[in-house]
Amino acid sequence: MGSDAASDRVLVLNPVSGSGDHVDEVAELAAEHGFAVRQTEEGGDAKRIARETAPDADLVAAAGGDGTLNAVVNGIAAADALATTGVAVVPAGTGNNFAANVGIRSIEHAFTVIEEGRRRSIDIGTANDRIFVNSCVGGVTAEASSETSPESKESLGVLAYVKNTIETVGSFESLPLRVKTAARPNGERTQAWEGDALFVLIGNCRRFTGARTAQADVEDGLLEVTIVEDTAAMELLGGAARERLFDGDSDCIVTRRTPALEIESRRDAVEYSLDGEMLETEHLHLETNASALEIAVGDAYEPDPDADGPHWPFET
Ligand SMILES: Nc1ncnc2c1ncn2[C@@H]1O[C@H](COP(=O)(O)OP(=O)(O)OP(=O)(O)O)[C@@H](O)[C@H]1O
Repeated sequence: MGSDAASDRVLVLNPVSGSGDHVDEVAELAAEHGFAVRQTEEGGDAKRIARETAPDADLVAAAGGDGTLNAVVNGIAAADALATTGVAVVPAGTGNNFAANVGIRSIEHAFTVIEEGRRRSIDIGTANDRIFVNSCVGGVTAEASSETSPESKESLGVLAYVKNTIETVGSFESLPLRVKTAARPNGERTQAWEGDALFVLIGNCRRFTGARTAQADVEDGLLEVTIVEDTAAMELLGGAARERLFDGDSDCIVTRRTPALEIESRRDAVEYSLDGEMLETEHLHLETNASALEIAVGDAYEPDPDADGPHWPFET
């Protein structure tokens, strides 16, 4: 499979994402819609293929989960082609959080969206020298992530990792962090937070608390930051209290909206998950790159998910 000739439309196909039974359907639909299909053979391939093909392609589609999309966007950025190459997402992963957040329901629906859907320019996040599209999560260990069952991942997405970690709280270490959020143009000043965190959750397209929707505003040039303080450990153990926590109705939650932030560990390196791909570092600089990615979106996608109500975070 695959072609070496330059093509306007390229589809990067991860054959092992999700349950791994999507290959034939994706390859068939991709060919029908004029895509040159390039299948990955090992980790790292998706980024490399995107980097090599992006300069000559109008559109690069990522068929896989959030990790595949992350790799494709990082590859296009490495080719310095984000301004000229659009992206499409074909959901064939376990969680498909990003696809759901931009209104794409299924593999077949993704191709309808490619042909007929709106194109939006959305923000991307950068974490040190890497890009994330959906979220950056610290405090959820790689082990917790790999132990999370596909069923749990499907219904809860990233929160499944959080839940899983909470349920194995005995082996869990809190993170002594210093977090500094940047000033905003509207006059909000730089804010600092220092303490022990259970989790630090940064959403670009994804939100974690106080949510009527799991989709964050991804065109506002801001990241949504949620810090779950360690004092929440006891609260997290009770089911009802846990629900309150993720409704944002808890004293142990710090929420901020910011274009940039610094997270510094006061002890060892911290493991962060960028759209499910791991990064270990003591110091993380995060910022948004506003309107940097052109993407095909489904009808259910809301440019401003808070348009009909109060804006996140909802606390006073
Ligand atoms: N051909 C391949 N063989 C083995 N691993 C691969 C291959 N292609 C990609 N990978 C690995 O797959 C991972 C990405 O998987 P991805 O996140 O897209 O799917 P998922 O984990 O099933 O879904 P989700 O992230 O939505 O839960 C990357 O870590 C990458 O290294």
